[in-house]
Amino acid sequence: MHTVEKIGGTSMSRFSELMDTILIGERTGEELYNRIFVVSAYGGITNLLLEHKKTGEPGVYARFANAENESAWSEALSEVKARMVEINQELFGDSVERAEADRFITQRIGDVEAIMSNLQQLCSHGHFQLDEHLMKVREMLAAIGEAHSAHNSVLALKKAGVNARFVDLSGWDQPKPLSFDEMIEHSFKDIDFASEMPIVTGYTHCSEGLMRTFDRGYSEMTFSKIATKTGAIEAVIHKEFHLSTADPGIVGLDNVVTIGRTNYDVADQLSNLGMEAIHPKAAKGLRQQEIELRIKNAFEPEHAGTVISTDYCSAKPQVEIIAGRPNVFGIEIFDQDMLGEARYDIELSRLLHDLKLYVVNRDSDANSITYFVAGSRKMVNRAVRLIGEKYDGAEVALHKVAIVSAIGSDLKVPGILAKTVSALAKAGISIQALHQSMRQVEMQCIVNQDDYESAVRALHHALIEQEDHGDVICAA
Ligand SMILES: Nc1ncnc2c1ncn2[C@@H]1O[C@H](COP(=O)(O)OP(=O)(O)O)[C@@H](O)[C@H]1O
Ligand SMILES: N[C@@H](CC(=O)OP(=O)(O)O)C(=O)O
Repeated sequence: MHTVEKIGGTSMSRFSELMDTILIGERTGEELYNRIFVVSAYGGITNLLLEHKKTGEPGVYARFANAENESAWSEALSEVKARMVEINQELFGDSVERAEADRFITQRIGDVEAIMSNLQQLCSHGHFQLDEHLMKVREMLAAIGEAHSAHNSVLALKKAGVNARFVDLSGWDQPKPLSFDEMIEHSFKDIDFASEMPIVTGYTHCSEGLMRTFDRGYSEMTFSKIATKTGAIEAVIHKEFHLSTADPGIVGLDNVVTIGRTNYDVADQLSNLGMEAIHPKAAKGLRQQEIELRIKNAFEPEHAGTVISTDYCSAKPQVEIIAGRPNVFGIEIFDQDMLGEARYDIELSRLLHDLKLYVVNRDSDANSITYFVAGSRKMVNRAVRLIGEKYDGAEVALHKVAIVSAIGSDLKVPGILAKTVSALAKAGISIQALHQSMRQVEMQCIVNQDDYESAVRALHHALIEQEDHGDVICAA
């Protein structure tokens, strides 16, 4: 009878507080056990190792993949190492644990650096193509982030007298990859959950390639697989805040309300906007095995948090969350030859996909299509250039926008559109585009990037604060 619990990167960055809340707190003896913890890299580390998740700013991987000179990526790797060593210092000061933490990470980074350098040299010969190996490099780099945080956590827990065990799923010294299922079975078969506390890396090395299949947010895949494979009684995700009616960082902690219950459909909408309540693919396994999923505030362990289930629907139509995504690019393509030609959409979608740009939404009229995409500025510029080259008569315009979205399991609130528009107008915000689908789970407003935060505040005020929900919408 055990639980599987994931700790997100933002929370991991406040590790010493986690020791007093979810990791140890008031627990003694056997109360400490029967809990498996899956940890993410400390906040911002994976962004430095790969690329920034939201802005696309290049990290070590992106610099390596873009075949810039060697110094560009190795300098970036040294910066990550410096940041990791700094974290070790903050956690352990000048202790034995600190020396062990530094030794561990120095070795991992040194190994990866040597491999990347050799690979770069090898691929300077025409017989070897860098492209064919990039995914492996991406995986190796990502895995360092979770190995660092998991290893450190074990050091800190052992020091505090907990029988913690480092479960390294990153496959570091493994001769041959196993499948995802086998890797989890193999790694957990000898662990006694009743007397050991497994601290598991959020990255799993496996023959399917976790990064290839799921990319960022992969630690939730590891988490969900462990929960299903080990037959957990509950799966818990610990975050920095309660899942709230809006980002407390924007609207203010005093103004938001905790969401007590919601469904996987709402979670998918959040994830599309980049606020991963739970990775949609991770949710699937939990849903199928009917393992209850709970999202909790890592720093308020007594609070029941949010329960996500398949069948929940709010008792009356209401807006549950104002979410959004800043730093979106609107790529608008106007071409009179487009009229009645479906191939444009297919070709353009493929082009954006090939450039690894994520299409958050799109809209069209008779002779234009606009794609709202997230990704790096460089790739967006490339997309604009390629589209201009491909379609002679097309005019391509680029807009820097943000998406602000009202979401609810039943959004059929009378007059919601009018309320939304007037709230934004009252705040002096001009709406660039508006989307609402027939299914009525989400309504999206496209606004200028500079208006993002004020639009979130205005909509939260008009659609949620006025409703007087108290502390929690539908207690779990
Ligand atoms: N509706 C919301 N409820 C709670 N937090 C939110 C919400 N929207 C945005 N956030 C922000 O999400 C951040 C946590 O991001 P996330 O990527 O989920 O973290 P983690 O690294 O812990 O997985 C918080 O710092 C908070 O500001
Ligand atoms: N650290 C990884 C994996 C992850 O899932 O992170 P988080 O749990 O902080 O979203 C990433 O940024 O993609």
